[in-house]
Amino acid sequence: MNSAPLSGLYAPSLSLLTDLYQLTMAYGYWQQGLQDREAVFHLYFRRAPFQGGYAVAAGLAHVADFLENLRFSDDDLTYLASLRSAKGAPLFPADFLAYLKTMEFRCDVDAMPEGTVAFANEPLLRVRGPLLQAQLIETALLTIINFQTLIATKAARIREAAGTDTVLEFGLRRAQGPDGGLSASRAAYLGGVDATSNVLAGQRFGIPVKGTHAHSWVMAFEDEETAFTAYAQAFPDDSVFLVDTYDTLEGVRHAIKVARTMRANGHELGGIRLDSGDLAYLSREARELLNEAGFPGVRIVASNDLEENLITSLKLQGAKIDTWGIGTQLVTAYNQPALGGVYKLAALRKPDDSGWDFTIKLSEQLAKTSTPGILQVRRYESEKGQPRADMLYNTAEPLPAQLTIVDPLDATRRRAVRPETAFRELLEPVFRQGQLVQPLPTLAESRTRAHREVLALDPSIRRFLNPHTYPVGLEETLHDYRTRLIREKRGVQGG
Ligand SMILES: Nc1ncnc2c1ncn2[C@@H]1O[C@H](COP(=O)(O)OP(=O)(O)OP(=O)(O)O)[C@@H](O)[C@H]1O
Ligand SMILES: O=P(O)(O)OC[C@H]1O[C@H](OP(=O)(O)OP(=O)(O)O)[C@H](O)[C@@H]1O
Ligand SMILES: O=C(O)c1cccnc1
Repeated sequence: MNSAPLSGLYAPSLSLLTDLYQLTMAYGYWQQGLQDREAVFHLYFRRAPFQGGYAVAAGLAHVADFLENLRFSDDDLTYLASLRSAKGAPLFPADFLAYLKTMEFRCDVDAMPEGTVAFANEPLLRVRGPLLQAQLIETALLTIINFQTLIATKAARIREAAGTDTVLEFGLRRAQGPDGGLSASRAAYLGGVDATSNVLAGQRFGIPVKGTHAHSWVMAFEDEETAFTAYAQAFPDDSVFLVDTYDTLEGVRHAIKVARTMRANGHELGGIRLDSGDLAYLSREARELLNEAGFPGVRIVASNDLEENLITSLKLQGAKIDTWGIGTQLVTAYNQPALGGVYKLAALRKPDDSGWDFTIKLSEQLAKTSTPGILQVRRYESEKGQPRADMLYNTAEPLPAQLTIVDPLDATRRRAVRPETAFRELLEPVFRQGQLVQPLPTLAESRTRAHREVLALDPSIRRFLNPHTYPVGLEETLHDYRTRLIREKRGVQGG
């Protein structure tokens, strides 16, 4: 039991992919007869990762997969039946487990399609349905969306730095285990890399697979030239030689020598790879050697702990690098290893079914106080499709004719919306009554969306250093309601 097959990842019976407290709360709700009280939760993050100005939403396809397969198998229930309370009694009584056995997922889910650009405090996803179920799925939703959104965002930043150069993801060996590697490869592709070295990700998700060869290949032959010749024999039209095993520029000369033989036999060397040393200097020198030898088409691949800031710096230094191989920094999101996405209750149907109670989580910090309602995110865009401002509003209440967006952190900052401004509603129906409404976009389509949406952002929001804060606010009546609720909950009479 300690080595579940990898093929089970994202496949049936991940229903126990949760924290124990979700199940203990589920039992408690059931015992109190609250299991079917209609509830609304929102999933959002409070700060964009990497001190950046935006995030790229990712992971919804795996969330959908998880929810479609959410049912407790006999094995799951046997395990739950084996859990014991402090006094040794069963933690979960048999009649509750019998309830779980027949339970079918019935929630509505609305979400930003994968590849949508998202900002702090905007619901990426909204769940509406029976309290027990909407609560139970919290942990799985967060673990899937937090990680994939984080990695897709990192990839978008690397894409930004690389411009139109090719970017390859090489991270599997340094990833947070097999699933970390697999979902990172998917999210990195969604966020903008061109291919992965991860063959399982290629098979599972249809991502193009690419690669060069390791130092060990060179070390396995008596000399570098022999090693390159042997590789070219195996892959006459798909060779990229790693040239830095002994002396990088000597390595380039050996590559050129073998490339000449290849050309004489009707083949062209694809590229060389630099993996150490001063990549700006070495790439310029290598480019010159290759060009002088008549190989301007041989590409220069660079790897070695690269990330967006290094790529930017290398470009400023005049590096002649065509392809960036990125591993550790991308798949582990090295400089920010977690996205702090949260899942908060925002509405509960009144016990007599006469309407909604909107709920709020208070915090010492206003920024951490949640927003009540059944929220939608409306993105206002310029005529050219450039995002201008986002407005959160409560779909359970009528919208006033004149809309005003209020900054929740500084209510003096508000802007009136001109009625003719074009907008999109970002949360789209994904599940209704537990059923997928329509097939989700393919990974390739989500990747295209991510590319389009990131490029549509103003460069001031995309920049790495002190990016401009994109305006996200609350519709005025929602803001006023939230303020009243905060006062009420603090025991201060509003006025
Ligand atoms: N011109 C450059 N400007 C800034 N950083 C660079 C430049 N060239 C390389 N780097 C980066 O510097 C870091 C250290 O590279 P370097 O090759 O000197 O050390 P290393 O990785 O320990 O080398 P080796 O692989 O030979 O052990 C890497 O992240 C590399 O990408
Ligand atoms: O630096 P990263 O961004 O994580 O990219 C992946 C790294 O993995 C490989 O090194 P490794 O030493 O594992 O094997 P090698 O012999 O193929 O270089 C490769 O050469 C890269 O340097
Ligand atoms: O194909 C490559 O060059 C490669 C693959 C994985 C890790 N580093 C490099």
